[in-house]
Amino acid sequence: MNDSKLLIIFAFGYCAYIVLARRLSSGRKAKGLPLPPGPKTSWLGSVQLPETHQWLTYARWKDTFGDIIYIYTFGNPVVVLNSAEDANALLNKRGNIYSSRPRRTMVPDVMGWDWLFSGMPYGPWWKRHRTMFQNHFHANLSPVYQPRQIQETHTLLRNLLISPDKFDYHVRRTASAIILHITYGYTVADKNDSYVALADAAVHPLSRAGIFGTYLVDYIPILKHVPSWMPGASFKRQARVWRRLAREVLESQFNIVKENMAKGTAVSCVASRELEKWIESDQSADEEEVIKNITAIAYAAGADTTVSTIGSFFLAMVLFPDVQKKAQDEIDRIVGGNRLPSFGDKSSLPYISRIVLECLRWNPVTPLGVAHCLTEDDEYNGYRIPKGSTILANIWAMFHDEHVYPEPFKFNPDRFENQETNKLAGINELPHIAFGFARRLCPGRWLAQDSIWIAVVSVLSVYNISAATDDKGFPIVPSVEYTEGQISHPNPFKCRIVPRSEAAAALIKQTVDVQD
Ligand code: HEM
Repeated sequence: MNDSKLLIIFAFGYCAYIVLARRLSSGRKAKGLPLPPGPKTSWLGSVQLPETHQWLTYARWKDTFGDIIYIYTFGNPVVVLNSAEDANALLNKRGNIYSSRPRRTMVPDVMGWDWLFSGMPYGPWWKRHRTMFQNHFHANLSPVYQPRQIQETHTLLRNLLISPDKFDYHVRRTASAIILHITYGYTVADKNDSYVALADAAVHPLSRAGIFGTYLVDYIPILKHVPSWMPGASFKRQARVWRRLAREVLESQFNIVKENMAKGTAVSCVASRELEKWIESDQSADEEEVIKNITAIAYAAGADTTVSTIGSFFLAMVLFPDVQKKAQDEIDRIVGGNRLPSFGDKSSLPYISRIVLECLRWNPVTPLGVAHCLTEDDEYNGYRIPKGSTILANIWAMFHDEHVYPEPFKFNPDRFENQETNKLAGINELPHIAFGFARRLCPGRWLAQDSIWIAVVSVLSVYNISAATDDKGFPIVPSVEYTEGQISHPNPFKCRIVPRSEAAAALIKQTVDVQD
């Protein structure tokens, strides 16, 4: 915690301290069973939490405290789960009491993202959002969205031909284009799209703020009332800008769809289909709000996550050329060199599907998942877990447990090859928990997996990916380092992306003729 933050605590002085002290004592008082072990709370009521990459510290704390860690900081009970077994036993099997979200201040109140249903507590309002969202993204609807996923992936292939060094940008454009077309019927420009720029500027700060412990105001909600000019209140000055962006993301495309519907020019999309039903119903303000919220969250929750996984794919291909070669051999055997792959090839390309799984495991997109909240006192393995605890599933630690995933840092798609043998040995479980748990399980996972699969197979069918080289021709081997935040990406790295042959380049160019 920096000095300015401390200054704020003292500025709010005695009154806040009394409240804290009271909550602090109630947090520590043991009623029967002990609390799980964890770091000591200081006299000020805080615990020195890591500023970045918390999942790595929590994984290291396993050696000291074990798989379940209890942290009590500024009146907030937090339980970190480091093992998949415990996460499954609590979050999945006791989903009736572990499916809410902790009350936060920074993201919903200060930054203005109160419309994200991913942050809403368990209850009827959240359920209404979730049900409507799922109606548009369940597994049976995948074939409806696949043509668009193919089309945007072909644009990715063409863009990589023009400026391979900007692969990161092209991947982002592709993921955004798929989601924005599905939700708003919006066609993203091949480059420099203004809405994508706006949405990214809005979503970027969200990832950092989404991690518990980043902003003091999450621990001490009263701090949201400090005047913006006060020293240490820079979070409020920044949030003023972020708030405006969050509103624009929520409103702008939605309003355009409404206008287009009035003119009769709207493209069929999630927003238009829901609005049509709404127009024919009693047109309640509530229902319109739900439609607006669920369409806007698709971008906020779905674009960056998909981008991160595809980023891991490019990194893995640079570092593990044998995997790339094996994948290309499989593609060549099934697809041949005369056409690009499509979803119809999926069942014949099991190694590609395993690459997608390994991308999700190797460096999970949300290393600490999305925080859950416990709504009743609970007991587990001889410990008491108090009602109101924030539950953090350390997905990164679960995927890097060498007893479960041998050689966890190695990118090895073959680990998933024989699930029967794996099951008997109790290893290499499929990494479904990358998408979270039980009632909060990611409802966009079908769309996400298809977007990633078609990107992986299409890129590998026509491109070779290798390390970039320096002035002297030596390879620049990227390190496996990831950004901090709720959604973690590979740190920017360079790589070389070249067509596998002239025929491959010709195939890529041909795709322009089949655009709609
Ligand atoms: C690789 C891609 C993705 C990953 C790894 C991922 C992961 C996750 C995780 C870990 C959660 C939290 C689950 C929990 O609380 O236990 C989540 C929630 C969510 N995801 Fe995804 N996601 C991805 C893509 C998508 C896409 C493409 C969409 C939209 C089309 C989406 C929409 C959502 C929504 C709306 C929630 C909130 C669910 C709720 O709170 O009820 N996600 N995702």
